[in-house]
Amino acid sequence: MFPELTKGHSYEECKGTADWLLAQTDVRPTIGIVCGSGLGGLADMLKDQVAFNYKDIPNFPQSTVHGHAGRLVFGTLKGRPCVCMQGRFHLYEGYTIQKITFPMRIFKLLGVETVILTNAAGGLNEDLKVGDVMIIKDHINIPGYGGFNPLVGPNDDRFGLRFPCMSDAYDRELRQLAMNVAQELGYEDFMKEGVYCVLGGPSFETIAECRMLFRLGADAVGMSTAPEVIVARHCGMRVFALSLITNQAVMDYDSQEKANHEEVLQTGKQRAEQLERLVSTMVTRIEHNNNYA
Ligand SMILES: O=P(O)(O)O[C@@H]1C[C@H](O)[C@@H](CO)O1
Ligand SMILES: Nc1nc2[nH]cnc2c(=O)[nH]1
Repeated sequence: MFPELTKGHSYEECKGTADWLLAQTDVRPTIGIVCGSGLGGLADMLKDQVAFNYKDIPNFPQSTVHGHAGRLVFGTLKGRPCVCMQGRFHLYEGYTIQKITFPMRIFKLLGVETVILTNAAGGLNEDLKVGDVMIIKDHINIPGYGGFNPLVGPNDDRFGLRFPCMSDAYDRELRQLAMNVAQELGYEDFMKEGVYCVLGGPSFETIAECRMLFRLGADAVGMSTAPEVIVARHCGMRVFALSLITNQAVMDYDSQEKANHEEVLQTGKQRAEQLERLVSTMVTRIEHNNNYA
């Protein structure tokens, strides 16, 4: 049944990839991190690294986007065992939505309990400035309205329920932890919270689209994260996600601004150090949990 929808990412294939990785390293990660565009420096924080190029990992897709190195890095962060995706996959690269979210199931089978996702996003809400960090409290999954949901196809109960709840997708305690850590580090001026909206990309939005998305309740717009969150929650991992606001979405027909990937990467560089400190401090304070769902 639906062979195309499970090809390359069935339970057995996910298990094969996870077991292959576990055989290559002694690190047993409980925290998984996904680096967004220009935010790959987060992986460099890991100590005693064991790193794999995606092309060498069985069943793994390849990164094709500038600013996504394409490495899976195991190591410890302030003593906590972690695994970090230095580069993620996007729908616009031509992969199926099941393929772009495959690494979340690998995380689960590696023993990951908590996933921290980062992304670059355009600010729709004028309260968000370039360089702000938006803790994601909820998402709007626009491709999902057209049937692009990573859980489409046969449900494998070994991963999770056929109809998983998403109203608690973004863990409240982890959001509070992020705010507390940000306050301690003196980052409160650029820490915000809001709703992330995912589109398929790769074109940036038109002015009319930006205006519509803001009216729908989105604070920031991007091209990733929500599908990964759906799969991570489906298999019972806790989720924390943040957007670095790398550009302000163009909402005004008189504006001369034009969204572009270079600006996205540049803003990532400017905030890299603070984001690394925020995430690494959070990691030291995340408690173990068993299959919290
Ligand atoms: O992987 P993320 O969501 O951080 O990447 C964003 C969306 C596009 O891939 C790219 C546009 O500049 O950045
Ligand atoms: N869709 C979208 N993705 C982004 N990633 C970084 N900035 C943007 C943006 O303005 N729109």
